[in-house]
Amino acid sequence: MLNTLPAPASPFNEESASDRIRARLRKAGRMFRANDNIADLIDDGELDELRSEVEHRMKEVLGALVIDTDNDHNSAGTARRVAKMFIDEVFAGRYRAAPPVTSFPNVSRLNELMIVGPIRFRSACSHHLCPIMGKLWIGILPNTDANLIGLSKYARLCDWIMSRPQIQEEAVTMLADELERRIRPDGLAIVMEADHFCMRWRGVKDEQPVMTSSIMRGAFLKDEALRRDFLELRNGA
Ligand SMILES: Nc1nc2c(ncn2[C@@H]2O[C@H](COP(=O)(O)OP(=O)(O)OP(=O)(O)O)[C@@H](O)[C@H]2O)c(=O)[nH]1
Repeated sequence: MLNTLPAPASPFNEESASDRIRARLRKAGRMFRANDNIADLIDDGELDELRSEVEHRMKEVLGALVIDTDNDHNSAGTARRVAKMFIDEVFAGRYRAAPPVTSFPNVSRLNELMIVGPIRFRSACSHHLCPIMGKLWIGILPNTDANLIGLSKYARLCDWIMSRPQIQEEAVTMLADELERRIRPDGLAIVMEADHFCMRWRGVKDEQPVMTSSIMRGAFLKDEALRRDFLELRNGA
């Protein structure tokens, strides 16, 4: 006799929130890769629905891992916790709009190198969803006619971009694009160093390697002395 298992009871037999959001994204011709922000196509109340949907699916994953979430006091609330962690914390940069960024005119027409850092960040790799922990430095050669942004906003924008499943090469480019769009500097440099837990906790299980990526744009590409100043001052930061 065939051992047919009943389909798990699902509260999502109707169109789910993720179905609706996906349909909207496709209609708008938008990508929804792991590191894309989709906040503008999520309607009011849908984040609550998404949280419940992820909880339900996560409970199924735990079931597939043969963990008895009904009788294990430690994992009984895990599906709900993981859903909240993904949507409201570690991947919040996908579901939340960009933080408000105050800008003000460059009244003193500053056009000397400024460096912000180290800014600590937390992310996760798109491949295994393992943590990535790192720090970065941003070098800016401001444009005398463009606006400046508040110092704390560099860290806030960085957190917004890093709180998504990422690969480091794309994360550093995304951050550079976002900063260029907002402050239109004459030059922008970023150095990012990160520790990838997919190489520590699992896989090769090597404690040592740190991945370093850098981006140099505008004046930092053309002016070797400026580039050197940034790299030297960063070491002292
Ligand atoms: N280029 C790049 N690679 C990354 C990053 N984060 C993780 N990786 C690597 O991406 C690879 C994941 O793809 P696969 O090689 O298919 O995965 P795997 O077979 O589980 O690999 P192992 O980690 O070697 O066990 C691993 O080599 C990771 O170390 C990143 O930010 N950039």
